[in-house]
Amino acid sequence: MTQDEMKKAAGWAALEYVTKGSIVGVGTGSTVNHFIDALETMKEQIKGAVSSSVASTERLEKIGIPVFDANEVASLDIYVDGADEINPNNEMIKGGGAALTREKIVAAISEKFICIIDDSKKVDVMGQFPLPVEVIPMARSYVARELVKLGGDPCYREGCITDNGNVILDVHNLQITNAKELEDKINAIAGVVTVGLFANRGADVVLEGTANGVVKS
Ligand SMILES: O=C[C@H](O)[C@H](O)[C@H](O)COP(=O)(O)O
Repeated sequence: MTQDEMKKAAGWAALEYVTKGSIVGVGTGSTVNHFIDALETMKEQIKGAVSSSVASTERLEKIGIPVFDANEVASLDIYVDGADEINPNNEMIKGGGAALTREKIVAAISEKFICIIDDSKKVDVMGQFPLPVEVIPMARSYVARELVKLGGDPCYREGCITDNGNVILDVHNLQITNAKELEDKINAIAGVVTVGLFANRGADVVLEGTANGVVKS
């Protein structure tokens, strides 16, 4: 089974959590693209979606699923999204696709975070995947210096402008043993919009595509 087949299996398994008449929170990335394909089969039964990126919005609208502004909804039952790494506490690194800030907003207004992954994403300790940090452009150098003080090795993601007009620093060489504390510390640096650590708001359900089928935890 390929990684993409495992992503597809996880994406389709998330359909079980979609309730009739609801507005669904939709994440970003190659795994979520499979979920969007699956959601098409229910498009007459849902009101629509709140999306976490321009890319997902375009994909949803192309198949005829209405996309609502996050300001129009008070809360969502579920948010379905992928992850770059996830640890045994269901804390995640996200933002490999630069959508971390909008993802965090849609996750925050959702009751339940359904994380869909293939079997390469589970780790014991996060940090092998470089931690993305969205930064206001004028603060890039300052934030990079502060991240070095926290023990990381920040690298400017060349050519990447987020949907919010900001830049990304990818922080290498971290061993994230206290994800909640690190999330708070990085978010407190002036000029940081969001860090791609989802620890204070982790996943509620994990659907992992494996060679033996989808494992739920
Ligand atoms: O910014 C992107 C998101 O955080 C994605 O959810 C994450 O990068 C996982 O993406 P994929 O499903 O393509 O591995």
